[in-house]
Amino acid sequence: MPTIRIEGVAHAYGDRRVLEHVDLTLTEPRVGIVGANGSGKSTLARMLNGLVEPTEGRVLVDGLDAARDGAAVRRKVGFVFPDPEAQIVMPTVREDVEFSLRRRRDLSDDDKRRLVDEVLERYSLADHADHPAHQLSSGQKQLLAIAAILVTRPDVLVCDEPTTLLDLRHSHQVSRLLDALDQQVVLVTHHLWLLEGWERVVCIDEGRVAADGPAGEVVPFYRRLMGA
Ligand SMILES: Nc1ncnc2c1ncn2[C@@H]1O[C@H](COP(=O)(O)OP(=O)(O)OP(=O)(O)O)[C@@H](O)[C@H]1O
Repeated sequence: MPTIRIEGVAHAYGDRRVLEHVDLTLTEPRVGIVGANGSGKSTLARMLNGLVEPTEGRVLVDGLDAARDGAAVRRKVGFVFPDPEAQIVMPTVREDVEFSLRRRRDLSDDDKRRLVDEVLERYSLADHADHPAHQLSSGQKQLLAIAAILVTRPDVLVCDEPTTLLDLRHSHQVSRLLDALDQQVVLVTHHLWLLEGWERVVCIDEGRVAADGPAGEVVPFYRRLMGA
């Protein structure tokens, strides 16, 4: 598994400090991040592939600095947003997945076609390959957004609330997809059932790490913190 080191990280948007003193080494295959609205989870997640740069400290992915070596880190770390509409850029399902491989000069057109066919098949999108991407259901759109990242074979998949817009059936589909991945997964979620049995969950409270341990300890801590 890759090693993600978050060293002395703080972040401020203007004058507003939203993360303080975050030190974490993440080596587990499955890492959950929980916390109240506005606690800083998305900011932390976005730092893992350089979408947000820390104002203090640094984030290293297998030794590469996510702020300084952004392009290299983004090749290693795929990022899934809560709203797949924000991530779908091409007219058809197949074109959207192909678009992710546009810069891969090391792959022939045949290789690319094979990789695209493979993910479309794996995520039940093959029958929709030539359909307009924006006509898919919300669940299928999220699967497409994830497929378009996974076709690049990242070492880490960071997902920021990927089931927020989905019904229970499609949430379970995404949950099964994440469970089946060989890659390291870092998942920000309010859907605590997704984290059942996970070896590492970090609870962020007002920009600081409030609890860190297996889901069996941290999820009950977070429920108590929220008075739930
Ligand atoms: N681009 C931005 N500019 C200014 N403030 C921001 C920006 N992004 C986030 N914030 C603020 O930073 C704080 C932390 O936001 P963040 O999105 O990291 O929290 P979160 O824990 O992911 O919240 P949620 O569960 O609601 O998604 C919030 O108060 C938010 O309003």
